[in-house]
Amino acid sequence: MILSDADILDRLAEGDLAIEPLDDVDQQVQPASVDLRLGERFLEFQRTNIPCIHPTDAGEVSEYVTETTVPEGEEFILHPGDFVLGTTVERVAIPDDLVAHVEGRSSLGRLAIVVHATAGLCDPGYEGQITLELSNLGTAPVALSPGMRVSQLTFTELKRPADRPYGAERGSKYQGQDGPQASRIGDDPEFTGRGGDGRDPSGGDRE
Ligand SMILES: Nc1ccn([C@H]2C[C@H](O)[C@@H](COP(=O)(O)OP(=O)(O)OP(=O)(O)O)O2)c(=O)n1
Repeated sequence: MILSDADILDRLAEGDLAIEPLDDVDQQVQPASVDLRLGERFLEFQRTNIPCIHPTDAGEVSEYVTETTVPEGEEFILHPGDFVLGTTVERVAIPDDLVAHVEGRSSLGRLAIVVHATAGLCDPGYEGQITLELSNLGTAPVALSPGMRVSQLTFTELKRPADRPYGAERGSKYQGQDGPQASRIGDDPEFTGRGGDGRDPSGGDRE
């Protein structure tokens, strides 16, 4: 079941679902979603001197992305074909019995701006800002303004709460993220040889 505006407000009042700051409830809470605003920080991908991104080499991240801050009142121009990581202003906390979906807004979709390339799910238990995968699929540059409503979140109730929600206990790598975060795929257990809970399967990190 997808939560309606009344359900969302109830869950916010109960306190287990959090979206902060929610500065303009009337404007941001939509009939079955909550609009989220574009933050000031962006991660841009380098085009020069990068022969290839090795996603599994976590050490390389700072070599292929640079962070730019665009204060409210200024604009970030997203050119056709560009791909940058942005962030929501709001931090969210998703309770164990909900899953949230990151969606675009129709008004920006009509300008060919998309807010995620493939990752549209916020897990039960997730807490933090949301990293937006911003692209311009159109043919004209589009000016994005930090503070503008850029994305919307919908909430779906799970049949049963997650047994192992997203979070430190399962070694979730984006838990608590602040601002746009580059891929940490190199931290995946398949590449580090550590278990899904972040522990060394040999027991070498136990006290
Ligand atoms: N556009 C998005 C989508 C998700 N997330 C956050 C909320 C999710 O709960 C978390 C992890 O998302 P995924 O499970 O899709 O990502 P991974 O599988 O790569 O991460 P992990 O291995 O930590 O589960 O990232 C985000 O910030 N921005």
